Amino acid sequence: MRIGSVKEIKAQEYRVGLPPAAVREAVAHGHEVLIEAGAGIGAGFEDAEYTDAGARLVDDPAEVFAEAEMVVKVKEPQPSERAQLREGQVLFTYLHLAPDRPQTEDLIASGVTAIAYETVTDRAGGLPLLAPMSEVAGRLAPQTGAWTLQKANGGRGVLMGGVPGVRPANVVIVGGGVVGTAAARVAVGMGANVTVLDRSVPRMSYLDDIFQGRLTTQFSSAQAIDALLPTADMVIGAVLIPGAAAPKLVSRAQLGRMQPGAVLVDVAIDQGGCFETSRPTTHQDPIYEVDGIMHYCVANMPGAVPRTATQALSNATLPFVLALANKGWRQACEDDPHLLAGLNVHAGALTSYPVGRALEIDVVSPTLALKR
Ligand SMILES: NC(=O)C1=CN([C@@H]2O[C@H](COP(=O)(O)OP(=O)(O)OC[C@H]3O[C@@H](n4cnc5c(N)ncnc54)[C@H](O)[C@@H]3O)[C@@H](O)[C@H]2O)C=CC1
Ligand SMILES: CC(=O)C(=O)O
Ligand SMILES: [Mg+2]
Repeated sequence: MRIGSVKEIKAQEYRVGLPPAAVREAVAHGHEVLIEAGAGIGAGFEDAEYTDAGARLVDDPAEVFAEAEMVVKVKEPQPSERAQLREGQVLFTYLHLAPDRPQTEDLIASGVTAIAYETVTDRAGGLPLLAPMSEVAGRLAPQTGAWTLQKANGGRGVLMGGVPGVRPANVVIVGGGVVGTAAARVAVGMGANVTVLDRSVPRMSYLDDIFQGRLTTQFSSAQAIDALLPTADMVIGAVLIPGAAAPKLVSRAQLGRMQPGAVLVDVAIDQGGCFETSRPTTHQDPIYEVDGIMHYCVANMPGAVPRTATQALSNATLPFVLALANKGWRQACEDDPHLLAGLNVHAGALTSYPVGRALEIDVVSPTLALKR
């Protein structure tokens, strides 16, 4: 198969879909790989490393979109990229369609076969292609939140770990999955007083077990969140209902119950955000204030550490890239229901029920789509 990857054009996104190590493996499996020149520079991968790995470099991304049978990216295709997708082509990347009607409509209109990293599943009920970036974003969340808490950035001037005689920051993490656990690990390490809320009792048992009393778990109800807001210095939004728009767990009115300069870090912003006042921001301009509360809502947080993040992402995607290339998307999805769970759009139809519900668009079942 002819596989292609381009330089990401989303603001301040320096990750790349295929690092040289992945190119080498694809080439070893007999595939041809086209890479836009400079695609890996932001993550520290030189063009020469790509040619050494067997890639053909092209200057114009349009050549990649025109020639590749499968395009492997990181971020959802931007409007100019969507215009170049076509029927019979596979797009393998993060999509986050539920909060994004324009992208969903463009992908359907293009006829492309779009497989979303974030809805591919595994046998344990996890999301193996979201998890590596959730590990990264989760670890970043307390770090960027701590920076936002600094007075000069609009925060209330509280140090995460406090100092002897002065209490540490109160950090509330809503959602104790991969992001929430990674965020808890760093926030606990920084010395903060951490509470994690989840609706899954087994998940809270797991957290209770691994953190050995260094954090508090609490069942996530509207009442529990409301009670924690007045003393929270930082609230990290880390909930997920796979494929669906994030539930709104803190309303604008509730900001009035918080301390001025407290910080909301909405990691779930890529699924629409779990705070009513969240809107996507960029690494260039990451924070804003609403009613005295600072918001950090960068939708591609791992883009801040592209070298680590590219390698972590590719470690997880490579087996699927190879399966798709070796067998073709249809056979690969027929053989692996977990990969089929990633199919969001095919041949002019939406194939994801959570996205269909969020956007009120008719859905063709993924199993039926395999036959189209
Ligand atoms: N902004 C960014 O750059 C990035 C964002 N993300 C996003 O972070 C979010 C979380 O991802 P993961 O941790 O991998 O998901 P996950 O599935 O591992 O964890 C989500 C957790 O939320 C819990 N949950 C669901 N509803 C809840 C509620 N009402 N209250 C409390 N907990 C609730 C679930 O029980 C689960 O434990 C997703 O939206 C994901 O797309 C992930 C990586 C990067
Ligand atoms: C998960 C995701 O959207 C990201 O890593 O940017
Ligand atoms: Mg994202």
